[in-house]
Amino acid sequence: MEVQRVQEIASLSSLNGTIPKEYIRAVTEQPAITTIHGVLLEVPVIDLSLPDAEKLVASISEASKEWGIFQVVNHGIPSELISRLQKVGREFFELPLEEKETIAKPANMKDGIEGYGTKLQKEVEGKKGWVDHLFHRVWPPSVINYNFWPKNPPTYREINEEYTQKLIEVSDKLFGFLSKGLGLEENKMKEALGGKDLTYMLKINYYPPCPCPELALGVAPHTDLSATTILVPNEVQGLQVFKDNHWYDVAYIPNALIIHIGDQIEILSNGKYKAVFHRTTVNKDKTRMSWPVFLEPPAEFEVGPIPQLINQDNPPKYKTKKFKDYLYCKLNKLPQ
Ligand SMILES: O=C(O)CCC(=O)C(=O)O
Ligand SMILES: [Fe+2]
Repeated sequence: MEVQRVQEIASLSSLNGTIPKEYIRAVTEQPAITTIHGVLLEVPVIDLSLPDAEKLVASISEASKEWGIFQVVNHGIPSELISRLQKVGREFFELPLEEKETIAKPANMKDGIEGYGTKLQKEVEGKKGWVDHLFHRVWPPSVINYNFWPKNPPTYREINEEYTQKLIEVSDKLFGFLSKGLGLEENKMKEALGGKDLTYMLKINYYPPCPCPELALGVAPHTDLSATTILVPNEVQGLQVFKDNHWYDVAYIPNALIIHIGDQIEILSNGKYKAVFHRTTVNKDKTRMSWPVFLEPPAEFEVGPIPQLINQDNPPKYKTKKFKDYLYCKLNKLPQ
């Protein structure tokens, strides 16, 4: 069965200010009702160029315990590189549908999740998200399948490879700080996630304009399955975080990287660091896009609370099991 792309649905003149009913969320989820309007949530902003490493460790671990999300500035990725990354991503989504479909993700999830696609997880109560995406691994070289990378625009590959290298530098720094924040050696956390085999998976989210943004959602509420996610959005507001029982818009800071703590870091820190519960809203007139990179352990790698963090007073709160088993439960909405 052909999947209909949201980008296509959004362009139908027959919509006439409405959206198909499978995009209308339950009342308890509708942004109009569940968002605290007019308040921008100021999640912690961390200046990575500060020379005081101890301070960075303290502020990053504090943010990861309290919020599970923070933004980093002066991270070393040039803003012009971020602009080029965004330009080639946008150009891919602006190609004719038939061309995008040449790298569509396989119809059956067991054949992989890379490629151009529309639905990722089993949808709750048959509701759909107002978003299309492209998914492909960017690191390490042994797991890259260039068949799922756009051939057009022709500079897509080179720019994404350049961005990935810079992102690895930033992520290695962050892992060091996060590790020290738990009282562990600098390299401990990355090792507990697969070390040099840690996988970097890029997703580009494409949220077309939506005639009824107050009734729909882009990505439904979730925590990321990844260890951590490093994301740049475009300038259109849309990311929301759940705090004190309500949803808040996260303030957009140009060229900042948004860091999400995901499930795997929550697990290996035995719950000290919290995976952030988040979702996205869509816009009536503008296309929102975002570029999360999910940092994940290899499929066969076992993840569990780091042994040094476990003692009589701190029994393990999570199972130790293969990442692919965590993945299976998450995708099928089964208990971990
Ligand atoms: O678009 C965003 O800002 C967040 C997207 C997201 O949460 C996801 O793709 O997992
Ligand atoms: Fe997410």
